[in-house]
Amino acid sequence: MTDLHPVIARVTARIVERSAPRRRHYLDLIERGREAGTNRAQLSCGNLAHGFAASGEDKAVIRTGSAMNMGIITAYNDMLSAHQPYGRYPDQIKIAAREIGCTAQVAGGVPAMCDGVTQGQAGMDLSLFSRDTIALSTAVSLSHAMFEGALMLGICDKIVPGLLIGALRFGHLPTIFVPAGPMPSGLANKEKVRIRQLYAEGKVGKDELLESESASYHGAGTCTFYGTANSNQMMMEMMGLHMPAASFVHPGTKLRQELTRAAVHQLARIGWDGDDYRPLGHCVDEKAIVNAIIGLMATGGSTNHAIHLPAMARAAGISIDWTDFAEISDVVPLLARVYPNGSGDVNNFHAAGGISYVISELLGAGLLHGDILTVARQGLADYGQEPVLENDALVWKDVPASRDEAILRPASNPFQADGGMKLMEGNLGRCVMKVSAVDKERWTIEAPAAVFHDQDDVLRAFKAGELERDVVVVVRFQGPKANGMPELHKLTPALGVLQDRGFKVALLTDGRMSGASGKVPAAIHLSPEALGGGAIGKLRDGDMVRVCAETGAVDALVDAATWAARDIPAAPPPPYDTGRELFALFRHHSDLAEAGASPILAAMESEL
Ligand SMILES: O=C(O)[C@H](O)[C@@H](O)[C@H](O)[C@H](O)COP(=O)(O)O
Ligand code: SF4
Repeated sequence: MTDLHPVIARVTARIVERSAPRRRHYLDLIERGREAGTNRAQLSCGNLAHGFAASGEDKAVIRTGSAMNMGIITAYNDMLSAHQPYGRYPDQIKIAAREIGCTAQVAGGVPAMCDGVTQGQAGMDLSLFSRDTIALSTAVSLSHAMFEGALMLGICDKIVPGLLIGALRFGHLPTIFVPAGPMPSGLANKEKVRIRQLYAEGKVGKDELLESESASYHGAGTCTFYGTANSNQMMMEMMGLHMPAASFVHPGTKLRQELTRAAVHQLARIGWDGDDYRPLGHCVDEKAIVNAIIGLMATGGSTNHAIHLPAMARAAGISIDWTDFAEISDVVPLLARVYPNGSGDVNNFHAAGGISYVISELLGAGLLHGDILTVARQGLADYGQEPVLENDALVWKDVPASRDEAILRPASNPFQADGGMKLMEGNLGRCVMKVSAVDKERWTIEAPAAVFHDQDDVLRAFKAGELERDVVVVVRFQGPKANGMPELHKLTPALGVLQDRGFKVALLTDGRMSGASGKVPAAIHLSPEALGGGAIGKLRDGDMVRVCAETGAVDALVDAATWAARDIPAAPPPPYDTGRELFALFRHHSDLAEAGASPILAAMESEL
């Protein structure tokens, strides 16, 4: 085993030092939580009776408080394909709990937005803030103090971050995340994108497009591109919060069922009254957070985690920033090419050796903290094994080599020497660009700006032929304070058409893109945002803009006197429909994307 890479060690030490006061404050909270034993012993008879009144065959055990009562937080709904399998989980979990003399109750449900359904729609403006809404819902559920352990049922983009933020505020509880797995592969992603671009050019109709989309998204389970949802799963593995390599086993299989059962049995083993207490807040420490960043870089994960990871870290008293991401990206090689960073999907990735192989390779190369407190093993080394059924029994096996080097490579022969998440800074502010899905000759774009306040206006200009040139498409007033920071992934087909026609094209925005976005260079999460005075607000049509992932520059090439004299136009009116008006509170209190764009954490910290 190689010694830990000095940059990983240095960045980790810097995070520990930066976080020390808040982390101490957080660890004290956990100690108080454990001592106060916010479990049933503290409840009055009335509280307790209300808590088990409807618990049927579990009533007697819950009443005595003699064994762990597990709180299930479920993000089940049957509209979101990734969460549809969760419908049967509470019953499965209760059966598994009874097998070991424990009990389980659904402590609460949380909303789960599908960004694929809301992409390009008004609902997307609620997407980022649904994360904090989920965190609040998780806290409400666990606040009943009926539970000595928690199981989190959630997979998609904002759901895992929201569940973790909420659960960390009850970090004295042992907690395991329980995935449900991806849908089987459908239409290849590249073919899906080809049909989309033909539709954007008016060359195919809606019927053909819908046929293509529904051949891609065709069943129960997570979508098979490597976007934010599947990046969530990777991060849970890197932080040791799943049963090892539980992420990408298909729903409805015997192996999936046994992994869920194993998680329930393991949770009972790590309770506070045993000799192997593993509270969530001790598992999620600075090393685990750094492991999540490393996993993001090694697999080409979603840019959304440049926002969610800072928020998840803050919930555990840990402070990270984009400089930490950039320095880790510079030394962590890209070991996986999964769409949009390659042609294979997450099923191909798992079949090639998946996250187990990535963890083994990173540990072997000294690029991962192996000594973290996981929920299921002694450290992270055993997370390099994959689960299989042998004579119907669940066992874990080593993954000695990649089974497909077109998708998964060893650290000795990576796809790229670095992780491809670039930090960009200049007179326009600070932003990120994921280049693992962008051809190298497109990493530097210098072209006249075309400035928009709405993504639909971009598409109207495209359809009117007004963008047939080298162009930096600027979409502003898309930050958290302006309209909730939506993903602008609907622009990808049109910008892809312009790029395929030979134009130099880049996107520059204070908004977000999807984890499924790729191909077109996009400088995103630009901070400070336009609303409130960010420099992106000063740009005018025709200004030369330079976006360069090689040097990390993001600049308006406008003479200083002209630039200084520029004012920022009035923002569009705040959104007022689709419930967006209810989130004004969140828009008013959100902080920077780099800090996690979290109104609830910003407000919480203002009281410390
Ligand atoms: O960050 C993500 O991974 C996205 O939010 C993803 O969940 C989103 O739903 C995309 O819109 C799906 O991709 P398509 O829109 O290309 O189908
Ligand atoms: S991965 Fe994205 S598109 Fe697919 S179900 Fe989850 S949120 Fe929806």
